[in-house]
Amino acid sequence: MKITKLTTYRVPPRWMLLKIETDEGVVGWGEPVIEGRARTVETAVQEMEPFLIGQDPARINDLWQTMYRAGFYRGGAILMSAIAGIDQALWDIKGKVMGQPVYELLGGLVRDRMKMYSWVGGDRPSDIIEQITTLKKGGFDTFKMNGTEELGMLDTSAKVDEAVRRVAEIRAAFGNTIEFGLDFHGRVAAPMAKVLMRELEPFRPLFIEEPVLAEQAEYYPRLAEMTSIPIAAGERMYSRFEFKNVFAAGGLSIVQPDLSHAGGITECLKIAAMAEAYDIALAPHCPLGPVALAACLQVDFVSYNAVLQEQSMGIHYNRGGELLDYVINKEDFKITDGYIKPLTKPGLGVEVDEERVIAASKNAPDWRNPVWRHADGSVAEW
Ligand SMILES: O=C(O)C(=O)C[C@@H](O)[C@H](O)CO
Ligand SMILES: [Mg+2]
Repeated sequence: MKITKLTTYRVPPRWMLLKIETDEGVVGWGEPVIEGRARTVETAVQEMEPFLIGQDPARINDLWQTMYRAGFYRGGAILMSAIAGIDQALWDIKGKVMGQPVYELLGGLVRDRMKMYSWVGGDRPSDIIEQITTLKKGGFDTFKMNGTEELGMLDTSAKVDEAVRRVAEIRAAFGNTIEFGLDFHGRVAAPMAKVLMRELEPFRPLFIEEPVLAEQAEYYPRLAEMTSIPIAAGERMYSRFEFKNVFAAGGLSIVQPDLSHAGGITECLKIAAMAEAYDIALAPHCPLGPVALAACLQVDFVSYNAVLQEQSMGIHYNRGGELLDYVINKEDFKITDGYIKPLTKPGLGVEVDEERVIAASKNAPDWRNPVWRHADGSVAEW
């Protein structure tokens, strides 16, 4: 079998889907994208196409290593996202050729269902109690929200109290009938991370995500020394070569690689296995589309340390497109009592509605995250 064509489709709300065709008619789908840089990743995929055309899609490991190593420069958000989407599509092809879901090709199920969580609250966390109440009726009991709005490197007690009040209200409303992670989203600098984490400790958030920016990962062990709240991170790290230093330094309790940013299934499987060796839980990051989520689930169902899976249904980014808009087998993505069952169809387990994708790609927006500013006019971490 040979790869004959790669086609990228940028689609609302902010995703990009990749179709890889072969000379035997088997087609694989991937989701190579960096939110806000879809066109850049699209170009990176197109630059890899001349190498891939004519290759045997079954040789995923060789294609992965060659895409990673043969260009001399390697790693980073753009190249690893391009490789990620191509890798996902190659595993989709392999599964379809073998007539098996990817998890069967990776040694079979390690669990019968996977725990999911849902975002609440939006960019500027609000209406959280109402949103949790609604989603709780739908069976979710685990949530994630932004921990703060923009925050200065040094900020006021009022800002700290505002963040703590929001969390106190959640616990007052729901007690321990729900769990919630707080995403600091890189908005919090190290000086304020210590203050916030100390004040939030009594409310026992399930985890605090990106307590500081990924480039400040040396703070994870120091923060972990001062708090019992599990520290989670990973969406802005792109290969096992980045994660190895973080794992070895300690402090990380939950690793959150993004299957569409960190090299795809081939790489995230390795990251998951490395994390397990350090007793670190796996909770893949996935605020993206259905192909990315399907790839996450294929890794979750073969990874013992997988504990939680993010999904983007109802997320505040999905304006103009929702998770299942481009999926034919919507019923397979049903979440019951906060859990999802394995995707059992061959390949990634998602049947892409190609007509819908092509139609939607005709007017795909160039999504960009907002640029926030502090009161003094300096740019704020979003
Ligand atoms: O889902 C998360 O954990 C996020 O932090 C969302 C962020 O990754 C946005 O997708 C960036 O555009
Ligand atoms: Mg996050």
